[in-house]
Amino acid sequence: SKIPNGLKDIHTITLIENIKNAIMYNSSADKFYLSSKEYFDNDGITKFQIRDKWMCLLSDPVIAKDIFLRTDIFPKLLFDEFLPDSVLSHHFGVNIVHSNGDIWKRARHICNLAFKVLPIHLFVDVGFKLMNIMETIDNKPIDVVDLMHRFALDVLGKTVFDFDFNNLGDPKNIYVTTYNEVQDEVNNFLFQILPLDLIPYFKNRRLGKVKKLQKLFDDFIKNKHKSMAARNSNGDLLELMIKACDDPNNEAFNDIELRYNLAIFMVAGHDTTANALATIFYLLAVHKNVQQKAREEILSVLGSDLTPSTEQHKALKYLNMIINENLRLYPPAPFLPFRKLAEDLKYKNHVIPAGTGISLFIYAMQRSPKLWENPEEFIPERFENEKNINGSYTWTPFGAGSRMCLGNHFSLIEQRIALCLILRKYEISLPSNSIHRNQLQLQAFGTPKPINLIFKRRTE
Ligand code: HEM
Repeated sequence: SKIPNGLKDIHTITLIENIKNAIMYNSSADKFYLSSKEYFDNDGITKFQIRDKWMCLLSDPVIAKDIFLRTDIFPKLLFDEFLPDSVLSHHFGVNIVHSNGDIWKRARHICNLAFKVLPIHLFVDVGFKLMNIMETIDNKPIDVVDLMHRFALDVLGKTVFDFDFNNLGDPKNIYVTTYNEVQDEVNNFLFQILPLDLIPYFKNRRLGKVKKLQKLFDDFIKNKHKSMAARNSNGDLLELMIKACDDPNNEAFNDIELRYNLAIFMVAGHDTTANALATIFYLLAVHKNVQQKAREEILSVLGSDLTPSTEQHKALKYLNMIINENLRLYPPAPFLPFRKLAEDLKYKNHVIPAGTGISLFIYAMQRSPKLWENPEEFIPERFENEKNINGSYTWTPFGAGSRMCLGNHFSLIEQRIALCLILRKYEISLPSNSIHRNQLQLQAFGTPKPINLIFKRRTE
């Protein structure tokens, strides 16, 4: 459709480019950034069209701050409005990530309760299970992307739903295969930019997969109702969500809303952490000196303890710098969920009209040569300076403000536990024929292509 005047001078990523990115690179953040790097680096803004709607993608920390703090001007763009009757709207509906106003407040309030005290012993249990599996692999290259997804999904299931997906023990189980099939559809950007779902064959096939997963989630919720009626209380998130439904003073979450929230927690709560761990192991394999220094810190802080206590989490200073630097280079959520501009917005010499879709390209901002010295290099030491974390909205892997990621501590604790367990026991290296030997390759959005690494048992 016609370009509004205020958007005219903003670089356009054409439909053809978007289709090419989707088909050739699955819209992965690295290729997407490279294809328009000069515009992200210099102007901090690009635009493209999805169907007939204009979307702006920003990489400027000044506007980032406003997006995070002015939720009145930047409310979330809802799937029902943006892509009605799509796989996305059927699968995710309205949930804690994709909602505004009172609906969001209520969801956040309920979920906050569940995340206040984290069941660390469960993280550790699953961590030991991971170590048992690694014992059996010994010295053969193993894909850490797959392994970390299995680990993170089991952690999420146990802690958030009190359910054992057993993806570490049985990677081909029905939950995981059904979930992955839907995730492949969700990640297919081609179906967002083109109205391919109008073709009944595609639509039925894609929605069929979503329905199959929804049935599993519905059974999940039904079983939870049953076990709660039998007074087997565990205090997990799903239980808290259901209890809130029974409270006459609170507006109810019905079973459909519960299911939408389960769907978003599955992605938000495990794909992100799994990708973060996979890219960290890659970076440590490539930067052996950093790996050795991290290991020395772990051994000195933890002594003979295998996993960190609450105080020890903070004392792992160098490890935390590595974690932060990894989240800068490979933000697991490279694109912030879209907002819909509530009023006209002036940005530099542009006027973005109300109604435009707005997202922050976190990946581009965190690699901008204007904001970071040697942005492409892995330098954990840059996070010795705390200012890089909370000062100027240049580093926002978890977002910021009232909509900031609810699971950031959850994820950081999970990452530290896995790193402590593995670094103590194994020396990690990248095989010389790796496809990643010059540069880590992403596969879709923030997910890396399989990364085979060698874990060699250390002799202490
Ligand atoms: C490295 C791991 C993670 C990263 C990088 C990450 C990143 C993000 C980002 C960028 C947002 C969007 C903020 C916005 O739209 O303004 C978000 C929101 C959210 N994340 Fe995470 N996340 C991670 C792990 C987790 C985990 C482990 C959970 C749950 C177990 C979780 C639950 C959520 C929820 C519920 C929201 C929505 C918050 C709201 O709108 O109130 N995330 N996360």
